[in-house]
Parts: sequence; C-alpha cells; structure tokens
Amino acid sequence: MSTTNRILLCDNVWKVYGPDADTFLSTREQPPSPEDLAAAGLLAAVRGVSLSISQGEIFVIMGLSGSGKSTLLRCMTRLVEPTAGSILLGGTNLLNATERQLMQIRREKMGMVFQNYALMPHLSALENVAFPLKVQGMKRAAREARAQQMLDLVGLGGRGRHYPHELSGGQQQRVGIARSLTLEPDIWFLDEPFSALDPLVRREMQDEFLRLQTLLRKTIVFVTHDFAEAVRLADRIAIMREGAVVQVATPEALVLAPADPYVSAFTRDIPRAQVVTARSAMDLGPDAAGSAGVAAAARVIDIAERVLAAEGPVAVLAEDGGVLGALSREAVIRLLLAQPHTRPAPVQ
Ligand SMILES: Nc1ncnc2c1ncn2[C@@H]1O[C@H](COP(=O)(O)OP(=O)(O)OP(=O)(O)O)[C@@H](O)[C@H]1O
Repeated sequence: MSTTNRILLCDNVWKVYGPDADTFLSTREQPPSPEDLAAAGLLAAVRGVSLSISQGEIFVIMGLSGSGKSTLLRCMTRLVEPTAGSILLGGTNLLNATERQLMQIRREKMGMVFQNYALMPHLSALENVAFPLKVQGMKRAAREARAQQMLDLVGLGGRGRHYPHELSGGQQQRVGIARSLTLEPDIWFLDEPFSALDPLVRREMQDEFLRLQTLLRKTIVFVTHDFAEAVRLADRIAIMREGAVVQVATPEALVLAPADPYVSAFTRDIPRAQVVTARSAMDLGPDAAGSAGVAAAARVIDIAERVLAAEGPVAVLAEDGGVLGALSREAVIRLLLAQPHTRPAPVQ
C-alpha cells in the first residue's frame, strides 16, 4: 500500500438530515454535537469525516448498524449529497461537478456493488455483465467477448446463458462483481456485498475477492458491519460511531491499540495471531536460523506452521530482504494460545 499516492480525499464531510441543515451547519462556529443537532430536529448521519484513501489499498469502513457507513460511502460517490465538506477524487472536487460530469465520472472511474445484487432479471448473466458496455455503445460481439472474460475472471465462465433466478445468491453476486468491473473502474465501492450470503459462501466470496484483488490491484472502499470480515480483507479500517470516524488504522493496530472502549469491543473476538504481524511478534537481534525467512508484514497465523517446523528462530525480513529480527516458536505459540475475550465489553 502506498501512503503517498492518494486517490480519494474526504475533508470534513458532513451529511445532516432535517430542515435547513446546511444553514444550521454553516452558522455554527464549533462543530455541533449530536445533542445540539437533535435539539434542532436534525440528524447527522456523517459528522466531520476526514480521511484519505491510497491507490491500490483495500479501505474498509466498519461500524454498528446506523453508524453512517453507507451514507459515507454514498457521499463519496455523491449518490447522497453531502451537506458540507469536500471530496476529491484524483484531484477533482466531486461536490463541484455538474450532474453530467458526475455521471461521466461514475461511469468511467467508479465501480459499485451493493448487497442486493440488482441484476436485471430478464437478462442472462452474460447480458447483465455486458450491459454497461451496451450503454456505452460497444458492438454486440465485442461487448460479449469482454463480458465473457469478466465472467471467467469470477469463475462463472460456463454460466453466461443462465438467468439470475437460475443462479445461487453467491453466483448472482459474482455476476454483480463482474458487471461492476467491466468498465475497469479506478475505484471500486462495495457496500455490504456479502452480507446476504450464508457464512460458508460468504467466506468463499471473501477468498475470491482477495484473489481478484491480487490480480487487479484496485483501490477499494468496502463497507461491512462484520469486524472479522474487515480484518480479513482490509489494509486499513475506519471505525465509525454515530457518524464520526473514531479510528483509522491497520487491523493489527486496531487490535493492539484500540483508541477507545468502542473500538476495543469490536476487537475482542479476533484471535491475536490473525492480525499480529511477524514484525510485531519478533525479537530484535541477529540470531535467526539460516534458512529463508518470513516477510515482516506476514500475519503470524499464516507463517506459524513454518516457524514451528523450523530448527530455531526464523529471520524476519524487510521488503528489501534485510534481516530485521527473529521470530521464535515461543512467540508464535504465545500468540496462537492468546484467547480472544469471549465477552465483549458493552458498547456505549
Ligand atoms: N434519507 C435519510 N433520512 C433521514 N435519516 C437517514 C436517511 N438515511 C440514513 N439516515 C440515518 O442516518 C444514520 C446512518 O445511516 P446509514 O445507513 O449510513 O448507517 P449504516 O452504518 O450504513 O447502517 P447499516 O449497517 O444498518 O446499513 C441512521 O441513523 C439512519 O437512520
């Protein structure tokens, strides 16, 4: 993940529902609290959110139901009109764009996937995937060839002639994913794309999604209320509460250093070895065994078998191959045995 190559920047974004919300906001010297807003008969779904998303990262927005995740995502695409703030996509302030420019930006730069697959029931899977190309005026043979490629990519190459009702929920969502990728978006927005699926299929779809991302390297904004899903997928996670972002960090940093009890309550069920990296678990010092080492960024759960099978501590390597330290069997065992708390503290 690059931290320098920012593609999407939100600066002090607000979405307030209720009469004269923009006047109310613009006349305040200090940002209003939820109580101030409630007293004025207003509700802030998004409160003063500032964040930046880098090229090629999977940025997950997480929070309880009603915390403002979907509204924030929709503000980023301007499907919901923010009340205040700015949203820069590749340098263009979306809030200054005309309706026509917006349509073009959405068509050319953004891909979107929502929970309800929103496929057209009277079109086959292939026709659904080809639809955005048809709107663009691409000839039938060319668009169907491209749609077939996309269906192959999501593992549905043989199902192009099936209609949505002939496909399972997971397969329908794969078609939705393929369709959202046909125009090769710069940035891909996904709002709870797997939450209607049963747990096994959901897990399969998460794996599939990560596989696709290793091929495509898209910039992704992904909304979920499931912290385990966020941890599996994210490079970074933004935790929302009552419309505000309370912490933005890697899964590891959220688990090891939660900003407050609200964040900490989410992290308690996550096994430590699933998030802690070799870099955090290693001892400093040169006394690693000579064999090939493990990447500093690797999660302990993924390298545990190798370390446990090694003769002695295993070298932990920086991206340039330099040895940073050594990971011992004891450190790995400690993390594997560390029990997540089973009773999360109540969220206030
Ligand atoms: N059109 C609207 N008018 C008034 N209030 C709204 C509107 N849309 C959303 N809200 C309110 O804004 C808040 C945030 O809603 P939002 O859908 O963004 O939350 P969420 O975190 O995505 O929730 P969920 O996980 O349940 O989808 C909620 O209190 C919701 O009731």
